[in-house]
Amino acid sequence: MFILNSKQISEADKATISINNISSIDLMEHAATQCFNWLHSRLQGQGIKIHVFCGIGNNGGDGLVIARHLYQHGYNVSCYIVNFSDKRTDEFLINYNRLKELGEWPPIIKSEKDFPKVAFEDIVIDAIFGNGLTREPEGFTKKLIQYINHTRVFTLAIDFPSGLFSDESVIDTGAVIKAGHTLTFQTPKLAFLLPENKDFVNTWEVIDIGLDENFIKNLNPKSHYITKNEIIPIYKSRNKWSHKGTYGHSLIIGGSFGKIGAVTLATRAALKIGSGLVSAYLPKCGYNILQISVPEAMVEVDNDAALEYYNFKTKATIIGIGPGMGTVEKTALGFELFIKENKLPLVIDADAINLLSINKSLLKYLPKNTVLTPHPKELERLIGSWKNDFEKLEKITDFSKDHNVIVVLKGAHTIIINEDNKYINSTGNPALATAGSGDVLTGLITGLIAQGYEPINAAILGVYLHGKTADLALQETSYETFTASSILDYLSDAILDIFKQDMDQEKIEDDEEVEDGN
Ligand SMILES: NC(=O)C1=CN([C@@H]2O[C@H](COP(=O)(O)OP(=O)(O)OC[C@H]3O[C@@H](n4cnc5c(N)ncnc54)[C@H](OP(=O)(O)O)[C@@H]3O)[C@@H](O)[C@H]2O)[C@@H](O)CC1
Ligand SMILES: [K+]
Repeated sequence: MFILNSKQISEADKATISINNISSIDLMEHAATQCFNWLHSRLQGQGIKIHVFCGIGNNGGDGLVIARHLYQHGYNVSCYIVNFSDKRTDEFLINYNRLKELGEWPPIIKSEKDFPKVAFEDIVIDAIFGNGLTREPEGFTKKLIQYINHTRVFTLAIDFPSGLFSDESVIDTGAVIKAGHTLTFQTPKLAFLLPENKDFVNTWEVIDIGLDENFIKNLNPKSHYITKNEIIPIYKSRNKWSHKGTYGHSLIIGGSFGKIGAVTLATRAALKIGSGLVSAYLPKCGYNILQISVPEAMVEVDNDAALEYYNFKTKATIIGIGPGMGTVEKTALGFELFIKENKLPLVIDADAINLLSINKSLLKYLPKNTVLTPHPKELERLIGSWKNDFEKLEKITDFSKDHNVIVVLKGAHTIIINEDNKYINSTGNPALATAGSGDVLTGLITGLIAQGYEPINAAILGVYLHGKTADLALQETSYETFTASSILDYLSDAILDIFKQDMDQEKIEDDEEVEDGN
């Protein structure tokens, strides 16, 4: 799914109106009616108090449509106009009149004294600002946002939590609605997926309002939200005549005394994702552990307790390096020589990233499309600190371009950056915040590259499957008891799930309701 920025959304909006011969007012009616249906199907006519706060632009227009449907369905609704400007749009005015024709005259909010009483148990619909936000809310509008937030009432944001920009950081964090849920139009917004906005964006879902898909595709958006639809075309099915050599040979390098588990997990993951052969290269102290834990793998050993010589004989297709290897001096010196001589594709994780951060002159030796999988702290050591999440993304993009590498930034929504392209993962949950989870990811990506996946596709698919295991597991296990080994236990289910068709019954029902006008 594409992620559009604010300018692209406006362009797609205009293009849809002219190409598809649909009027702007009908587009609004269709979009906002879907929001009403969403609420109606959940409330089923309950008498709960609903406050609809409408701005004077088209986001406010959506709010007026929702308010009208709520009135017509007998809900206990109050609608207000947040009059932060006199530049009312045509669509706003038409829907304002349609509401008045029903005999409902929304009061105008011009200052703090006009704020209505809102109780914790009510519902607020936030239609104050949407995609047209050009600056941070100020004055009484900001006060109103703070007032709504202060009540801790459930707030349903239309398109955006008001005050949130789609593609730049919020500076005044006191001027943004803290939405309980957001119904956003056509595409997810990048801002929703960044940790800095966690207080404003809770759950969200995309409402398809029928913007012209061909036009959107031709905009060539660089940001992608990775769901099953994006994974299906990446997945490579197996050929009947294939053999283990067809699926490559992964070599996992890592481990040190006390951290043999990390390299063991990565080795198991490379095997489990389907690498034809898997070898591990680790300090001698880990030999028995690895052979017993992963009997399918071959093992070569280095010095006693830490890597030093990197003198393996394995002829691998791909090397995954870093898990548990430590950063002691002899490991670092050997790593330097290894990187300078290596010609094989690489996946670099954990301490191997830290060693690159200590000695950045090694970056120029990395083969093109090397995959680096840092968590935020490792990333900071590598590229320096950032002021906000958007700057962080820019810095990773520059780093990716400068060194021809793919960066997998691990987080609640793991982001894969390949030059200007960003792929943001949709799967996963806090069950994955557990020791060894990153080591497994390294093994998965390595094992996929071994099988012939392009490194970027291996990163996208590996991250998606890794997250999916935790999503599937939560149907029968708790967050707490899910461990890195559980990722591998559920890997099979995650792969099989790619081919399961999701019947999005709710969406079908919603669409039917729109058509019926119920
Ligand atoms: N995309 C689509 O296809 C569809 C879109 N639809 C809906 O349209 C929404 C976009 O509508 P929109 O462009 O009218 O913008 P919106 O956010 O309502 O407000 C803009 C107004 O706010 C003003 N303003 C801005 N910042 C301000 C500030 N800090 N403080 C004070 N004023 C400020 C700004 O003034 P200006 O910056 O020009 O001075 C302008 O007057 C979109 O989110 C969706 O809900 C749907 O109907 C279906 C189809
Ligand atoms: K809004």
